[in-house]
Amino acid sequence: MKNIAVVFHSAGGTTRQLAMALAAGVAAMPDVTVIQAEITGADINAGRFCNHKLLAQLDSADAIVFGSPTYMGSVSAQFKAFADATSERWESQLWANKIAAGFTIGSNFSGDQLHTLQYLQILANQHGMLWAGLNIAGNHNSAGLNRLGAQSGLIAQSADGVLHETDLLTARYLGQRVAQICNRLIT
Ligand SMILES: Cc1cc2nc3c(=O)[nH]c(=O)nc-3n(C[C@H](O)[C@H](O)[C@H](O)COP(=O)(O)O)c2cc1C
Repeated sequence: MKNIAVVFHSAGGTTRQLAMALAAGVAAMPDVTVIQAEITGADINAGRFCNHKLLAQLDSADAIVFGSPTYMGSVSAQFKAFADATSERWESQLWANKIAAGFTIGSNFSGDQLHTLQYLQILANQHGMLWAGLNIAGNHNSAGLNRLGAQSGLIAQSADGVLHETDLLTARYLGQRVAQICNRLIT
């Protein structure tokens, strides 16, 4: 059984909805379990992420999917505090060879969400993880998945807090894909 973790921050709930859809996609696949690990303000003390239990949960995951809203063209401060706290794992490359993927949402169609995804990918690469993007050509899928066309991961958009159905379906698909890759690559 492979363990897949979805770690995310969400202030307004839209990133959380994506995380839940992604986790449902994982759960629909065989031979995997999924945990959702939400980063909250209570995890941060004097600017430092202190939820060591959450970090320990991620240590035992075969794959970690990172999710953050796009705030001012990058991850939220709360997600960055979490990322900084993973540096203790970086030193020993404790997360090396885990599968990684990422997702983000912004209120604009081109609100620099790609930079957030690229940051998440760099975080994964710093840990020696193996990044899985989307294998759906933007706007060439009959179901309309990957409507915004990013292939580094999932970019979603909502101006009013209501998720676009195809963004939720793409999140679900990304969860399924991570599960498939885990089952194929991890023995
Ligand atoms: C401080 C702040 C900065 C933001 N910066 C961006 C941005 O750079 N690009 C963008 O498209 N949306 C931006 N937004 C909009 C959020 O990304 C959007 O509302 C998102 O759905 C919030 O996710 P959440 O509901 O999980 O908190 C920003 C919102 C806030 C509060």
